[in-house]
Amino acid sequence: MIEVSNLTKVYGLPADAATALLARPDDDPGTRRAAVSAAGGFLGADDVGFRVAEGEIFAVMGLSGSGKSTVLRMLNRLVEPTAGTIRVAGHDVRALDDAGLRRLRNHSIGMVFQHFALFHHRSVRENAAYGLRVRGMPKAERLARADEALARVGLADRGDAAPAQLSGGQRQRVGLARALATEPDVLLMDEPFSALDPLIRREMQELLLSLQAERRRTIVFVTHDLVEALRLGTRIMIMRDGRVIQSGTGAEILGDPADDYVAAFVADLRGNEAAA
Ligand SMILES: Nc1ncnc2c1ncn2[C@@H]1O[C@H](COP(=O)(O)OP(=O)(O)OP(=O)(O)O)[C@@H](O)[C@H]1O
Repeated sequence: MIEVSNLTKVYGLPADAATALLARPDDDPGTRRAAVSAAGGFLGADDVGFRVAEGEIFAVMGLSGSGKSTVLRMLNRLVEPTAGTIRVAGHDVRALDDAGLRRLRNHSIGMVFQHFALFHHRSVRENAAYGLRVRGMPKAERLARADEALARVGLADRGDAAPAQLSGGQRQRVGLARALATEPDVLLMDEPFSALDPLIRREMQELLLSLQAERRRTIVFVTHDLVEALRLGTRIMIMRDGRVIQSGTGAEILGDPADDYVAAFVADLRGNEAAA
């Protein structure tokens, strides 16, 4: 469903200058990073590649600043890639013109963020229907679809409420309902539960897994928390300094960490388990 190769993002430099810096084949990653910085840019993602099969939850994990959001946002070109190829649901994403890109975002790729921008003057139902409205679906139909999506996330009776009347966890449910209502091929989730209290966060993780059990969606899920990545991810990709350090199942990562960086996450996790 998703196929990415050599995906690279240089922030802060004109495209031709960035491309010239990337075209030096003998540079190792450290040299490339330093050369981009010396030129006044920043290498946000460097030569990233991965594949996500239909129905998988692919967790992208790493410390703050490791390039997770950059990679996620290049998948629908909210961040414009500097180099590399991206295929999502059969589309060559980098080749799309503006109209094609709009269609991709409105029909094939849904997104859920950490801080979801709900419209405060509109009801929860209208908020959940927003993606369908953008698509031009008639009002009665989109509100009915929004109600179905709200029921799936446990907010069947809150459609008439205003967002301000909901808790933080319920607001994230509305964000999820909005993404689900459009029935996208791919769901991109950028730390969607990170701002929530631990118990609510756990509830949301369980909700996501139960929605997956009902109907499998293809999800790319960004998190800085290895526990969350292990709980949700069919496979996990670990990033550092814009690069992929390790990809594999949870068992592979726990059993054979690729380097000290990954080993430190695993040791931290084991330490927390021992303390609990
Ligand atoms: N528009 C931008 N211009 C310049 N640098 C940027 C821009 N956006 C991100 N960066 C830098 O690129 C690096 C990767 O950022 P990114 O947001 O992808 O990391 P992340 O792993 O998602 O981190 P976080 O968990 O904090 O969101 C960071 O060092 C960030 O400062």
